[in-house]
Amino acid sequence: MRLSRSFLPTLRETPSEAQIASHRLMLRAGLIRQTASGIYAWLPAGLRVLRHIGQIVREEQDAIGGQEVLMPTLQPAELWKRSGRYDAYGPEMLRIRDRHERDLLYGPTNEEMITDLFGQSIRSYKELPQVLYHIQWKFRDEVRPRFGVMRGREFLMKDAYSFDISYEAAVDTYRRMMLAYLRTFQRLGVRAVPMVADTGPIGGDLSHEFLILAPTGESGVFYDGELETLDWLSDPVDISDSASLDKFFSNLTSYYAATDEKHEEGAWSQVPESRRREGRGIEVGHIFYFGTKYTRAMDITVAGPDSTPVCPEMGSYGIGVSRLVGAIIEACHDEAGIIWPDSVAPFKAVIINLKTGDATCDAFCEQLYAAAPEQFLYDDRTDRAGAKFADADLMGHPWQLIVGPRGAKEGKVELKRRATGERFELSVDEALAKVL
Ligand SMILES: Nc1ncnc2c1ncn2[C@@H]1O[C@H](COS(=O)(=O)NC(=O)[C@@H](N)CS)[C@@H](O)[C@H]1O
Repeated sequence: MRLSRSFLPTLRETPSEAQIASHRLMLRAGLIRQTASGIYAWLPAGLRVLRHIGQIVREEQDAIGGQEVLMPTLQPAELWKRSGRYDAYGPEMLRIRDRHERDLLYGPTNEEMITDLFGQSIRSYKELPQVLYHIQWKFRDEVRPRFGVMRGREFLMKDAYSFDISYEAAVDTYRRMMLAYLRTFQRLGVRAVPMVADTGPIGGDLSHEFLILAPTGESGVFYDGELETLDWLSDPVDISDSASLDKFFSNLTSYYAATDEKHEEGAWSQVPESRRREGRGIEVGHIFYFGTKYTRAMDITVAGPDSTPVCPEMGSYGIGVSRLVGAIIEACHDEAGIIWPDSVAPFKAVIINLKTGDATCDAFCEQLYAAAPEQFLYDDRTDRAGAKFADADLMGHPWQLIVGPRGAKEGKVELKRRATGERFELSVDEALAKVL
């Protein structure tokens, strides 16, 4: 994308309404704009990040047998009346009446809808397990939206729902999802630590939440630092084998990790001093096992092995896709701006032309840009160098390809790594090999 013709409105000054770094930087780097309290428009660069996160989430859901669907944002109230949550859910639910006076709602979550869709079609235990997920906008009328997309009212969530024939099978599914989450967050370039959690309005008695360490996190966290060193992408778990899943889960839960609500000083004292981590965490994912809470309430059964009707065992598994954009920035920024992990950055590199209008510089930059125009942001503006450098550091692309008149004459480009500040003098081919 050419910056001179893009809709990427960076701001010099810090917007007064933003209280935390990620909110400030998302506004200043031109990623979002607020349209109403807790509701945001995603501008081109911000939407690219959202899509990159969504793609990684999809791949890891598919890797454990998830099937992607897309359910509507608007739901009929009677679904929630069948489960008994219509009144219980409270003022967070946005209730809507259509022209025919029918009661609808803007879905805050989709347990009822997916259970109803499942029940219409799946008849036998032989068709289980089913893991169905979508990435869809949710609405929760938060009484105090704040911190930008971190606590919005309309937000993007991946929510998955599982159906199994037995408790044991449902526990295996829960553990597969645990592994998928650990791999997802690792690929996103952050470390989200799983901690035993409360189940709240979703229900059930087995739940973990995933927290990214950040000073602005809403939860107090205590955990064994060893958890941040484990490489889940190379962990040789056989997800089709219960014993292998059990070994993975036992190993994971052998490390101490608890939010302040669940913290136990006794167990904490067993963690070697050097490995104790304390701080604040941002919840970016939350998974639940809640058995037959919804299938029983909505009378959804399948024919069991002996043909008698059985209520499938369920779980639901959420990831805050839009919240993650803010959470990643909270974990990855410095005083100059955002430092995007390579996997989610809007663009792989920004090409900085230090002398727009100079024929040699322009030609050299066009040659670089032509290599991957969809992966590069080309700063072809006539602004002075200092302003371009400041914007490049603010927007946070992993690489900066800096082209000046001298280098262009010698066929050399200066490559800067945003995260470390490291600089390299390279030929076009060497630079492209490093960046793409
Ligand atoms: N107001 C909000 N703004 C942004 N993200 C949110 C908000 N509320 C929840 N989330 C994100 O959505 C994730 C899942 O939300 S949840 O309530 O914990 N779980 C569910 O709704 C279950 N139905 C999971 S399928 C949370 O971990 C959080 O990352």
